[in-house]
Amino acid sequence: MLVLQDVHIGYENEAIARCVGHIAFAKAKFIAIIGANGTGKSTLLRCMASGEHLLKGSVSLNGKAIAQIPLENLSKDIAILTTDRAISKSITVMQLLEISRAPYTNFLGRLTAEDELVIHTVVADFELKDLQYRQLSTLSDGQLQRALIARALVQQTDYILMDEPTNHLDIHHKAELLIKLKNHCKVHGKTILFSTHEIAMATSLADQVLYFNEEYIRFKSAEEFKKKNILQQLFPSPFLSWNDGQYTLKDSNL
Ligand SMILES: Nc1ncnc2c1ncn2[C@@H]1O[C@H](COP(=O)(O)OP(=O)(O)OP(=O)(O)O)[C@@H](O)[C@H]1O
Repeated sequence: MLVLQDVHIGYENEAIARCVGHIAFAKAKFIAIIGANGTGKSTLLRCMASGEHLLKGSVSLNGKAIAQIPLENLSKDIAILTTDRAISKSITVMQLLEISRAPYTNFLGRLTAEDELVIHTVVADFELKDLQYRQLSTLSDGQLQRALIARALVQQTDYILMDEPTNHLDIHHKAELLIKLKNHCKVHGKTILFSTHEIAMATSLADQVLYFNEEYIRFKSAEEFKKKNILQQLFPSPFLSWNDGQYTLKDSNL
């Protein structure tokens, strides 16, 4: 189980957000991370993936501090999709996915039948067949995003952390992606924690919500989160009113 315990995250000893007590992420859950710009969502995801930016408290996996787990073991437990796209674009989608099986292949990087099956299942599930032999440099922003998401999934980790996975996707692909990711959690027993500004879609699909409120990181079931209308507290705005995870625009400001 991945657990945050009295975590303070931040930079140069200055905390930007903290949690009180412990927050445990169970298996097979689809968990949205919600908060206003600059509240610490990306920082927390990086902290959960490596222990980076942890000022106090602990992030542990099955009782062991993340920072003490050797990288080659950790990469079989936790995968991360960041918003950083600084990767070599001269490889194909298939090569990207093959490299991402590195935690399981031998030092020659030779793929087994199982590695190939995992890759082909993700390619089929995430409709990458037509793109699999394209160079990353030739993909649109949205197509590249789908390839990077597939890269995180072929790592077959129990926990998959995704920083704004719906970035660059059109509305159809955003909905399709979130539904498929939720399905991936259910079918394969994985837990995905994803940050997003696609609040309506996220709160209607997520099982649980981790949210940032006035420098505190809190955790609730999606049902309770919506029932308590917490979005109104997170995004107080003269332009919006919130109800049951959905907003309406207040056009009286026009
Ligand atoms: N390398 C850094 N050094 C110092 N401060 C940083 C650094 N990276 C981010 N920050 C600050 O930490 C805070 C949290 O940033 P973070 O990127 O985690 O927010 P976020 O919730 O993901 O925001 P957004 O929704 O805008 O993507 C911000 O105030 C940001 O300016």
